[in-house]
Amino acid sequence: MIRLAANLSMLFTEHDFLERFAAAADAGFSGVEYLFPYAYSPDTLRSALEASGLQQVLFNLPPGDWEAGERGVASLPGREAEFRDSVTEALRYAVALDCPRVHAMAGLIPEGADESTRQAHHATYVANLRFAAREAAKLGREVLIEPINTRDMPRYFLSHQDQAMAVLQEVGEPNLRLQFDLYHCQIMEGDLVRHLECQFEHIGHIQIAGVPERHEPDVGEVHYPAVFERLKELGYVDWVGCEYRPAGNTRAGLAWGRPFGLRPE
Ligand SMILES: O=C(O)C(=O)[C@H](O)CO
Ligand SMILES: [Mg+2]
Repeated sequence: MIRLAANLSMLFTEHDFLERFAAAADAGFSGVEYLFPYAYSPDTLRSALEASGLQQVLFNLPPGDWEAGERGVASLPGREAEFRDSVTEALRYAVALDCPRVHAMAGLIPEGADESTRQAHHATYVANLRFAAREAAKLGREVLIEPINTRDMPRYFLSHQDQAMAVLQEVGEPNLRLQFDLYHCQIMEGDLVRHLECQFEHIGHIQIAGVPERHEPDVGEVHYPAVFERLKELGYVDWVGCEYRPAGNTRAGLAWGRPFGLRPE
């Protein structure tokens, strides 16, 4: 059975953040994900989860200076100490919120980066992810990496599925897994079902959105019922994060999720 998690950084923005948990539960979601928990204490977030009966399924490591345009530090040479601290902080929240997985954003490569710069980013990325996975394993958690499309996030270091597969293999830690965002994969490569099939054993989390506008899954070029059917055949039992910007009111746009227990208004 597909289990749907509401991305509270994008959905239910009609409500203040802490009220989004109840709105998501009332709409039929059973889990939540969001970008970052760090603006709130673990106790505050745990109270919101307990009051709504929702499970925390994913969030991101501290990303560097997000407001300044940074998108993670995992591949950034010279920021290793900051990355290690971000792992410690993220795992502190993951344990407190009983969250099984955290996403380590790779970061951006400089404009006009040459091959030696890319190689330095790759080496830093592999070493940092190996550290993060080993720290997470001590606490029974997983670390995820996600290829992100370079139209939305120019110069993001991890952008294609084969690059992610090569990193997972090189790091070689079983709890370092793939965050498969179908929206990004459709934009960069397409061939979604075959990528799901080929990479299935490495997938720790899936995210969905309509393409190209990133609205509801039933708005755009991807026929998600076929994707969901293939996931069912493959025996996917982890979470599907609904990481999209509603075209209108969040609750009104949930009709696509009726087969999975969502309750549109
Ligand atoms: O951008 C995405 O799709 C993600 O899932 C990142 O975690 C947040 O930018
Ligand atoms: Mg995503």
